[in-house]
Amino acid sequence: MLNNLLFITIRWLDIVDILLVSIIMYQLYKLVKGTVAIKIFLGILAIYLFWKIAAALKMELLSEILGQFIGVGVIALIVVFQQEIRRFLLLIGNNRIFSSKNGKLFKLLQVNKDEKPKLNTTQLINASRNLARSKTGALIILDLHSELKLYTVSGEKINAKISSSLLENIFFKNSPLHDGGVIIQNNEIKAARCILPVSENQSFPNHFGLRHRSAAGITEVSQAIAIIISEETGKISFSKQGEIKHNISIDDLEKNILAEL
Ligand SMILES: Nc1ncnc2c1ncn2[C@@H]1O[C@H](COP(=O)(O)OP(=O)(O)OP(=O)(O)O)[C@@H](O)[C@H]1O
Repeated sequence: MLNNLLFITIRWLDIVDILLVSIIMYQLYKLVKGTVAIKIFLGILAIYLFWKIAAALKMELLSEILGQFIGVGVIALIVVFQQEIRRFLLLIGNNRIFSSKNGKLFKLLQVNKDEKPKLNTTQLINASRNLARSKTGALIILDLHSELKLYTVSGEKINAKISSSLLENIFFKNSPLHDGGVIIQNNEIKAARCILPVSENQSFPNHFGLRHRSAAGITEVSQAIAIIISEETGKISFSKQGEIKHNISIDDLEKNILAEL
């Protein structure tokens, strides 16, 4: 056995292999960090490493049993990590060369991108300022990559140009549309009262309720960004990639939004 270990030759491709696996593992870890999935992830990782060690040491029976377990485990893995796999694939698809913001690939392939109407940030910022001042709870999702159709249909179709007064009206406490989130796409309020996925991130402070958690939930599973106005405190928060910047100024909100456009 010792002989076997001594005669292992390492090619430069092996080093690239190890490096790539480390990068993928780190990205996966970043995705599941702070969620319940991290415990399952570490458990599976431990079993996998144990299996590989058993196989390298030629412990036939143990590596056979663990191998069977890992084989079935792949299906269980896809089910358990459905959301994380989605986010991981989005992360890859969001690579600079593919991103429509950068547009290199589109130029290379001579694909004509449709000109989308520019987001009217002035109306959006005015609405956020007024909603915060009047402590009107609000959840606004900016679907910058047109990927939230599934969630848009869960609400009431609006299809109207963005305007500060319309947004304020929607979130007005007695309005029948004030519950849930508003989804904005291509400078249009697509729908209101949308039901969004709730984040399971356990690292959020306890005072974050469902409004904040569903903002984080939708930005976890998509490239959308979200604005949250707290009904309780009037504080403004911004969410991107499942993270929440809490209690930011209106100027910071504007900067954060502009950075995404
Ligand atoms: N799954 C969901 N998708 C979209 N909106 C939701 C969802 N669940 C709850 N909400 C919205 O969140 C509101 C409840 O907010 P809650 O008080 O629990 O959150 P919060 O984060 O503490 O916000 P606030 O500071 O405004 O109280 C509901 O009235 C509804 O409008």
